[in-house]
Amino acid sequence: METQRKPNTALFDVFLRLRPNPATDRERFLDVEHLDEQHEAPTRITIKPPANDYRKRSVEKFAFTRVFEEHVGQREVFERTGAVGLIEGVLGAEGREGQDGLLATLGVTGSGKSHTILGSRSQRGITQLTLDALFRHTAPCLVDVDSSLTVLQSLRAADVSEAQLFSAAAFLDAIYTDNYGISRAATPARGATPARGVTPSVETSLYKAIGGSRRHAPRLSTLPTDPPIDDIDINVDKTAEYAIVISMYEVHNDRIFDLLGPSCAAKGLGQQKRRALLFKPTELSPDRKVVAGLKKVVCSDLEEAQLVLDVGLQERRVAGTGSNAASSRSHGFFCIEVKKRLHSTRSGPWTSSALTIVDLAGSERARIAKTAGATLAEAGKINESLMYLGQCMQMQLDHAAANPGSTPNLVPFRQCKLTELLFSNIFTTQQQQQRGVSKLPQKAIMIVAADPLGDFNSTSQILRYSALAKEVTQPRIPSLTSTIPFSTLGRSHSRPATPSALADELDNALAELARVKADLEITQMHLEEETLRRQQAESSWQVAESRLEEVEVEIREEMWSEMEVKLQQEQRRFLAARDADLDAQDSHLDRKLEIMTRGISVFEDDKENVEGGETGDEAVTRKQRGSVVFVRNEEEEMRLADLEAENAALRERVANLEREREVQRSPSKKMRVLKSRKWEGSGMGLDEV
Ligand SMILES: Nc1ncnc2c1ncn2[C@@H]1O[C@H](COP(=O)(O)OP(=O)(O)OP(=O)(O)O)[C@@H](O)[C@H]1O
Repeated sequence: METQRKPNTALFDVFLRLRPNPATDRERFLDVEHLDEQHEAPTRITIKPPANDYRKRSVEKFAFTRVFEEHVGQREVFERTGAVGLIEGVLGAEGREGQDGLLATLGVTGSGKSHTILGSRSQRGITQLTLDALFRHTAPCLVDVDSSLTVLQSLRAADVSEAQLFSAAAFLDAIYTDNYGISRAATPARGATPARGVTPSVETSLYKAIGGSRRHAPRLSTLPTDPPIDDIDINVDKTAEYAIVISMYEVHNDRIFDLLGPSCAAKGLGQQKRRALLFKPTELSPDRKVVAGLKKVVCSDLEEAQLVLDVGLQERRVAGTGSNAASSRSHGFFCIEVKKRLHSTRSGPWTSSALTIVDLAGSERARIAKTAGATLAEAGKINESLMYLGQCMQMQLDHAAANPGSTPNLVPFRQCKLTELLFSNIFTTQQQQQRGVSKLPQKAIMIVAADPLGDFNSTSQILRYSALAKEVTQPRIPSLTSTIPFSTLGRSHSRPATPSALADELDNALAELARVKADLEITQMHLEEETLRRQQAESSWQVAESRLEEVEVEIREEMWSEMEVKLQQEQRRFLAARDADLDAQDSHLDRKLEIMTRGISVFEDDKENVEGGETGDEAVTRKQRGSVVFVRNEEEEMRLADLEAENAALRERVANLEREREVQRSPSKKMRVLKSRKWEGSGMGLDEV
């Protein structure tokens, strides 16, 4: 059994609303679990595949914040989903700014989304109930834009979305009186006289000038008032004054179109001529994306707001399909902006927070919806954007389960306009909020609509990605053969081979394929996230490694220079010792030589003098006059020979030492050099003796 619990730290509270279906010929596949008879609010449902399901799919259980069964009415849904809290959050507590809010419906086509959000001819939807609650409780604090142009201008100046702001009186006048002669005063819904004493002609002309007038359909004469909500209390900041501004747009084929702007239909232009708007940061809103260039209408009461809403809804794409006579072909966004400023500082700045109510188009299967041409292409885009929405919701829920309280990095909300509009500001604001730049939006409300007698495949697919928790009683491993229509395998089987049975099989196979594709894309997202983490880890590893190398080089260099210093010191010590040794030897030698030179007188030319005429006696006499008398006898001859030998040995040694100390010259060396020269050629005559 696979169980996946998702905690309540998700961005959404997810409610399931079941629509009543009077059909008696269909099998019910969805049951609500009533665990306890006294338990007022069921939260779990079980879906069982149809009895003829050849794939033998398992029974699945899903948990939601709350399940609203078929009998639950509009008011209970409004109250129990927490819409009241959302409104109070947008209004802001006393002395504080409001917080943005989002309420959206999701489901397959015909499951009751539009009914929940916009109601019917007799029943109001969440949008009308919200407007009622807002105007009912803020009435004493609302600014009067009809009597003061200054207020309207200050609201225009405070708007960051490059919007064109009009008063509702001017807007409605331009819409309904142009060419058709239906005056505001004559409209039963508005009473016999204009609501305000101020003629909005300038503003009306302004709206007409931008091509705003457009309506063929007469304005609503009666508006539903059920269910009443006058007993519901809403906290309002009594110290503030408010302005309520309405804007509407739709996302059609992944492009954004203003629903309160000029109507192409009225001008005889094709829908494709409509100018798409951009979702972007503006000069006054550089940190936040906004739908730029919308027409916005400042409403003074509920009636005006409902008429404006009706104008927008008439412009919204709706088409009859096999599943729904009035099927929404676009995702509708209804924005109720609450502008607030301190009552005492009337010229002070306006703060703004928005409650966005979204009626998503339903996912549909072409065969059931019997769509073709442009409607089929629209369905393709709708299904694609819902698949991306499913991915985002699933990833966000998974992330919230794994990392409570943190912002997911990789929710793929930029894949289409719908998810970008729904998520980009939530995630941007979360990141800005972590930096203290911005305030967090409120927890959003998602109402999943389902028809328990509707299409099992598409409903189960939506439940799978929107539920807060799911439980599968048996793991279901779709086999290849189970996803391929039997007919293509050429098997003989007991199934009737009627075209409708084959088409059913084909549909099932396609639904399974779509599910597997969605699973695959989610896995790819996870893979990308993991790859990114791995790359980050690898790059930090590389940084650490190169730092390590640098440190190693630094340490090596430091040790090397220390070693060099020590080596030089050792060298110097060694050389000094050697010099001292040599000096000692030199001085010993010098002393020896000195003694020897002092003790010996050399007669160099006795023979020559005798031969030159001096007699031997004269020579002896001359030598006797010298300090030393050199008498050559045998003993002396021997001693002289010894000395000569010793002298030769000493000279050789001196020459060796001289060579060794060639580089380092010291006084003693100089002396040795001089001496060796002296010995070799100074005329001391030892060589010749
Ligand atoms: N809770 C309900 N009570 C009574 N009728 C309902 C309820 N929910 C839906 N319906 C009816 O079911 C039909 C289809 O509902 P709706 O148009 O709201 O579906 P949807 O989900 O908006 O479809 P699509 O996505 O095609 O626009 C409508 O006729 C609507 O009045």
